[in-house]
Amino acid sequence: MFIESFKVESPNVKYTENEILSVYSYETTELVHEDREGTYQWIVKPKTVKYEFKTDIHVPKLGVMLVGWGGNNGSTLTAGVIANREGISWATKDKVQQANYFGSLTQASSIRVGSFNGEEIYAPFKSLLPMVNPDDIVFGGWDISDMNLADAMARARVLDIDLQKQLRPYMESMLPLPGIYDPDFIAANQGARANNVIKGTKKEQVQQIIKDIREFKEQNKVDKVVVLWTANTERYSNVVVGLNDTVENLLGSVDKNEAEISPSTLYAIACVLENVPFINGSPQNTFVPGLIDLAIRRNCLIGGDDFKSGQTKMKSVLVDFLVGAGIKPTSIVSYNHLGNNDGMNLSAPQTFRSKEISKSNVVDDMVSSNGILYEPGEHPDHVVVIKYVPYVADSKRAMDEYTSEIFLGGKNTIVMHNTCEDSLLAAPIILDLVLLAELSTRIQLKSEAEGKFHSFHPVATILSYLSKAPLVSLISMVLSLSLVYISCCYEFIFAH
Ligand SMILES: NC(=O)c1ccc[n+]([C@@H]2O[C@H](COP(=O)([O-])OP(=O)(O)OC[C@H]3O[C@@H](n4cnc5c(N)ncnc54)[C@H](O)[C@@H]3O)[C@@H](O)[C@H]2O)c1
Ligand SMILES: O=P([O-])([O-])O[C@@H]1[C@@H](O)[C@H](O)[C@@H](O)[C@H](O)[C@@H]1O
Repeated sequence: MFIESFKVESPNVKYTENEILSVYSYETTELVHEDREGTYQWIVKPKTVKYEFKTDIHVPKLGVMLVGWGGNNGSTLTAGVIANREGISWATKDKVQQANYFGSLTQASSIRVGSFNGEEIYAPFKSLLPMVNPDDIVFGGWDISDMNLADAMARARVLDIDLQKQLRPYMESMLPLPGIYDPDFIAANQGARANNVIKGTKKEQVQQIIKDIREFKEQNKVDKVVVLWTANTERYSNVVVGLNDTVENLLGSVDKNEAEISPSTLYAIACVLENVPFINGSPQNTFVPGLIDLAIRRNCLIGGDDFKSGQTKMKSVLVDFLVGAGIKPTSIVSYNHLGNNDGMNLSAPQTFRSKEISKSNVVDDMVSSNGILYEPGEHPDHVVVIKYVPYVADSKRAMDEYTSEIFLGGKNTIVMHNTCEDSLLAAPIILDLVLLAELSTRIQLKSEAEGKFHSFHPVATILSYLSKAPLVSLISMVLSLSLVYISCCYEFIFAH
């Protein structure tokens, strides 16, 4: 049975006028490597850590500023939220389609909340904690192309025409702010659309972005802003001692107008200086060491990298299953072709390399988790191929072959063809990223060993599930904490 909402009655949960207060005993382990009767042994000891959480229940009016707003993802997400908010339906060749949020974890997934009279009971994921309603989000952002969002939606060729016609009045007045453009970081073929750019030095560009954020917040009367990069994939920035390895060197490099500081890092600097969460939906190394340190110093949420939307989501699920089942993937050939502007940008070697890294490294943790299947340093042959084929537009065609070793020298080969409508898969993920980022900034926690409440670590590992190349902090505990928190709320309801 499915229920729409529930209230928790538990000695570990207290609702006040402003907060949900909860206590959670996190059952974990600690390991020691000690001499036992003359031989060193790994000793695993159970460990219970008691946490207290405080969640501010006041849901803000949220502004979402997208870098690359006029792109396929940005225009599709904006269109989708308007279609849901307005309850738009439209004719397709198959049926009358209603707007929905399929593909969004927060809006379209459910959780088991227990059983009633022997029947399993489920509730919406979004009923776990007070979250922003997507209908209330105000969108804005930047694009190096000045095209309004209605025309950008048409350019993207993602949505049905009858839907586009109904959305056009809502979107044609939406104009992206000029963006920071540096042709050295994206494919040369993007130059043709770069007619909406911020002039000046890198420092002046950062200052303009900060000004844009402040004006957007004021003009739209939003309480909070989250910025998300869904602009083109950039080439990696060189990480150089003295250039971007520390906060001082990074900010000094901006002052000196150093060419190697990328547009995405400039947007991120502006956001962190303005204490606005910044999420990177692309694979480039926006978060150079100096930027990460700046975010930590200012306790400003940063997260990413590279939305995990279709082919790679399937890859991570399948390889995790195979390795978990004791089957040894030995060859992964991951090919796709697509015909959207992202694909055109990725046709350049330097931007493709950024994507190749994120699409390849997604299985590294799974492989290193099983020392029975893999020797230290051993990993599957892994090839990533992306080809630009304009005709298929946003309808990416992914073809994967997974070859694995099985019992007694046997081999197993799985071949998959996966038509990934890139933007229709990515847009709900973008929504989840901004909603979860906003939610996590309303959560304070402290362990029994800590004297005062604090926020999650600025490097938002809670967003890892939605990213190909999760940005994690050295304090890997954050990830377990984030997962703990979700299970904690879940736990209050059912295990106490
Ligand atoms: N399934 C997916 O679509 C998916 C999954 C993972 C990652 N991504 C990444 O998301 C990003 C966007 O994908 P898309 O399909 O919307 O691409 P797109 O090319 O349609 O949109 C990118 C937009 O960013 C703009 N832009 C480029 N550089 C900019 C800058 N410096 N400042 C402001 N605007 C800038 C472009 O003009 C364009 O409108 C790409 O980096 C892609 O690799 C997409
Ligand atoms: O579907 P997925 O692998 O998660 O991610 C996609 C890639 O397969 C595709 O090649 C690329 O163009 C998109 O930007 C996106 O990264």
